[in-house]
Amino acid sequence: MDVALDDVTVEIAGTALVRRLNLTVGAGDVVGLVGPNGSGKSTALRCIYRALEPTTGTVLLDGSDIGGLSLRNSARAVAAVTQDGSPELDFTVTEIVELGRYPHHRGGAALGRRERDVCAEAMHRVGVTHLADRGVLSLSGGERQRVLIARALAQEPAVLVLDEPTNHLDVRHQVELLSFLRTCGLTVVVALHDLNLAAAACDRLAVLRDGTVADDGPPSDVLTPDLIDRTFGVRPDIVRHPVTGVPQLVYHLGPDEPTPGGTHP
Ligand SMILES: Nc1ncnc2c1ncn2[C@@H]1O[C@H](COP(=O)(O)OP(=O)(O)OP(=O)(O)O)[C@@H](O)[C@H]1O
Repeated sequence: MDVALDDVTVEIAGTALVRRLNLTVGAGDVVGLVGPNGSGKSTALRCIYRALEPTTGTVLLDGSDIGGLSLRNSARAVAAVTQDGSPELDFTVTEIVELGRYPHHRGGAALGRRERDVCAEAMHRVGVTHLADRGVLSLSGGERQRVLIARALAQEPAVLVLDEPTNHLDVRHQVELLSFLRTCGLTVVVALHDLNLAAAACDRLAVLRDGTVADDGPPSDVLTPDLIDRTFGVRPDIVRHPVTGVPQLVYHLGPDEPTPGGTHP
């Protein structure tokens, strides 16, 4: 299923949070939103998972206006892992993941065998099976984040929207999550601050500045020292990943930077 934001503007109290934003994500593609704090990444994602309605412009799923779908039907197509999705009640991990089945389920009937299998598979994919009976409030930040990803997968969406999903994850789980996003076959739109992870994981990067897409293309076209400087006000060196060839950024920390031998000058 493909997703498009067509000339989307979101205004709140007379201020445009995103303006005239255009983005297309082909079926099965992984597209990263990158950009400075406050550039509109979360706002754009909220329009896709319908936490916000564009003031003008349209979000399209396979060419149809998402606003024409019932919320239940759009939740069958689009799942989100958000920055503010942490549960406040101490449900068990299994109960939280089973909430992902809600858009597919009528009434309060118990989940059937297939539904429970979908949830078990989702927990397995993000490595939280061993936490199944734990109260979610007792989990670490990274464990909780993986539970929320499992809940999104249990939704069996065609489109997965993730807002900074690597927050709280240790490096192994960051790598596992981004490898999974590359191979899951879903249409993925993901906001990421780590440009090296974004370059490794995404087919394309859309660079947001001041609420609109300023650049859009494959990581090797987009991640240039000039663009990083223009966008973030820092000028890294760009090296190539020795195996994949994707660009990787090396930052300079200034006069106190450690020397190669590991001691400060
Ligand atoms: N409900 C709101 N009311 C007013 N302003 C808002 C609201 N939500 C977001 N903003 C503002 O809109 C701008 C874009 O915010 P948004 O969260 O989309 O940026 P972001 O690129 O995701 O930032 P970050 O990288 O810090 O997560 C920011 O200046 C933010 O302060």
